[in-house]
Amino acid sequence: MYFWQFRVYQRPLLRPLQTHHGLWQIREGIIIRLEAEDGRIGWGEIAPLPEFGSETLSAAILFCQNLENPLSITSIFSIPEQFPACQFAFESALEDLNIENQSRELEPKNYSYLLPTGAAVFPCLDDILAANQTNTYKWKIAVNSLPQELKLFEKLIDRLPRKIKLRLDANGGLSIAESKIWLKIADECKIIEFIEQPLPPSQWLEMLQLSQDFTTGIALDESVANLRQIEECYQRGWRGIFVIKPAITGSIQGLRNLWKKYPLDLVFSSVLETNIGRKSALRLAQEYPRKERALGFGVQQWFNNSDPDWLEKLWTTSANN
Ligand SMILES: O=C(O)CCC(=O)C1=CC=C[C@@H](O)[C@@H]1C(=O)O
Ligand SMILES: [Mg+2]
Repeated sequence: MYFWQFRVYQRPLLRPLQTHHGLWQIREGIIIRLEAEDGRIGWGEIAPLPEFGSETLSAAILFCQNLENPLSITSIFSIPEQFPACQFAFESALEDLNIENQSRELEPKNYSYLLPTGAAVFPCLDDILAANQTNTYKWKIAVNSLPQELKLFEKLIDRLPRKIKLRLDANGGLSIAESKIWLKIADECKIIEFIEQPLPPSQWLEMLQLSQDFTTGIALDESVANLRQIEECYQRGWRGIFVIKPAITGSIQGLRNLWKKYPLDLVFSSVLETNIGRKSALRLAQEYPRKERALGFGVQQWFNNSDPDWLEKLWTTSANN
């Protein structure tokens, strides 16, 4: 049995993230602390992303307030799939408890760098490229108008070295006609690794058709936000890329079982979680046998690290909930 505690947190993003979903300025979530009878401690993070279909923060808080304490292993693995961020957090805290030595941080070259959206990329691009930490970058599209973004894109690829791979993420904000324009350009310019979620999840069949009409890869993200959706898309014929955000996908064991059951082409991606959730998600990503895709966990920091004691302060200052 495991006694556990939780604390709700809010952390401002170092650089607000502008996407088709809107402007994201503050990451909020819940840190959980599991304690075994022999005193071992395991940490986990509930990092909801409701616009991708996970539970909301308030639903996760209510879930935690009603969850038994102490917890049994059975109750951890019985967390309903309607709470995927909670499933991830409690299973990763249990694994964290049993980890002998923490997995080593990967080299920066293994990560994809999330570039600032739109024209905001240009003032800092030279510094980002000079740091030369990775050759995979991601840039958000479907935020400005298509003509504006095509102009910015031309300017961007003129400034990028030829060897790099660029991922374009539309967050489901393009029309079919706009998707075809981007895919045609991508097929011609050859530096686009994939276009992520060009259409909304409701237009899954149209994305399947696009994946057959163009050579540039299409990656589903919002369409495959949890285990059930991943399996359903594969069974309905999707053989393209699956962007996996472990922190909201649900059971860690369930995800392992899925990639052993189907030959999935996975790209692991962050939900801008704190280092607690990041550590568990990256530990899982390092178990995944295929290594050809850079990890969407950003070489850059999502948070201002000038407050390294944020967790300790959270635990001592906020009320025990
Ligand atoms: O996947 C990455 O390279 C970084 C993470 C990332 O792009 C995202 C994180 C969280 C919400 C989304 O707007 C966005 C995504 O759509 O993938
Ligand atoms: Mg995405």
